[in-house]
Amino acid sequence: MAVIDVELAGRSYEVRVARDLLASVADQAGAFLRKQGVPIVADANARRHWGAAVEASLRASGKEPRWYDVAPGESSKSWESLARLTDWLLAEGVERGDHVLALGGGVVGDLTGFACAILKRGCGFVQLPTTLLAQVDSSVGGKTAINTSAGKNLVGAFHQPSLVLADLSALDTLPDREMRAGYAEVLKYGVLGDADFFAWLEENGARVVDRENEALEHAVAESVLAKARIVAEDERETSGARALLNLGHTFGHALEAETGFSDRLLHGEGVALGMVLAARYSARRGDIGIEDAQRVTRAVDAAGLPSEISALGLTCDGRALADHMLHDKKMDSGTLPFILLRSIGAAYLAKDVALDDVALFLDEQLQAH
Ligand SMILES: NC(=O)c1ccc[n+]([C@@H]2O[C@H](COP(=O)([O-])OP(=O)(O)OC[C@H]3O[C@@H](n4cnc5c(N)ncnc54)[C@H](O)[C@@H]3O)[C@@H](O)[C@H]2O)c1
Ligand SMILES: O=C(O)C(=O)C[C@@H](O)[C@H](O)[C@H](O)COP(=O)(O)O
Ligand SMILES: [Zn+2]
Repeated sequence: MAVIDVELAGRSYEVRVARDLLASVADQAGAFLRKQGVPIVADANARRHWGAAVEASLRASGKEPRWYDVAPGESSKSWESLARLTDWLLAEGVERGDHVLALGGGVVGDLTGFACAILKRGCGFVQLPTTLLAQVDSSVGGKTAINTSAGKNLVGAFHQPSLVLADLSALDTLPDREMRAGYAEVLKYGVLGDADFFAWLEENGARVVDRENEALEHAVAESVLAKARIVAEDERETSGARALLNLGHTFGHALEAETGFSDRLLHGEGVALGMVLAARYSARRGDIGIEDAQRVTRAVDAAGLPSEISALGLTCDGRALADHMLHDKKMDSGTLPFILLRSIGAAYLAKDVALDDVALFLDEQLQAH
């Protein structure tokens, strides 16, 4: 088992990465389960596949699972879902000192984390991530949020979990498309900060997406380690270090908004396209050579992820995409910093990017090929 510490003053926690963690959840998370009833907020698909293992472990240790199902999909990160969930947690009598289990992908993790951030001004939660994306990214670092009609993750809180159990066996049942979407965030760690990891992924990415255990464990542990380091340095995204984790997201979130936060474009697919766009825009500015941008594109293509926005069938222009970016949380006094590349493995925050120029660049990209 790989164990990665997320070191935060007074709120440090472990991320455990191994197979079969859900089947021993009562032992793994026992220290946080102080009552007989255990509230579990579950993605309906994750529960269908893995609920029995969680249930058996809890019952064997004398606990009574109390299940709350969340409908799969991004639309569950909404005010309505949040209201229903908090009402349920209150009806269950969850107290500040209790812990809620979040079983599922980033949607359930972000929604449950936010509900726990505001329930009675804050109760505990344990992340049980069941998608690759949630294991390498969303379950770690304490960003929690819902979407609003204005855009992605616009209402939320920083609220750290007490423990993360990344059970690699859970990925056995994950659809291939979701596996590839999660891989985009893995690739992100290489592109933004670790050229050696990127090169390793160029060689071994197919083994990760194919769920070969050794490669998968290495990729998940390396990703979590990279994220844990950055979160420990800049928990609340104030110094600029954590903003680098947003590589590809300014473009990606705009594409997600334009496609209606739907199955048309998964978050990870938006990030993959966004990374390609960030690399191409960096090349256009002369920050990196075109060969580096092509290398990023090839790595995205090789994983079966989308790399051309012209293939999305969008009917909007570049200006409409740039307008979505006006809601980006990095917006500062009318300026939007962009995460661009100095090289593969060295992202930086560019504060001199004009959105008008980004709109023109996006027009070119929408028409390319
Ligand atoms: N908080 C953060 O730091 C952070 C980081 C990255 C992404 N996110 C957010 O995470 C969300 C995306 O998360 P996601 O990609 O995990 O999507 P998701 O939660 O929608 O899950 C993807 C799909 O997989 C299904 N599923 C989950 N586990 C399964 C399993 N083991 N077997 C079979 N099916 C399973 C779900 O039902 C769903 O259909 C987005 O809302 C994104 O904004 C947050
Ligand atoms: O943890 C972070 O910091 C990230 O930026 C991780 C991203 O992968 C994630 O999608 C995050 O939710 C985006 O953050 P946001 O602040 O742009 O909503
Ligand atoms: Zn993301």
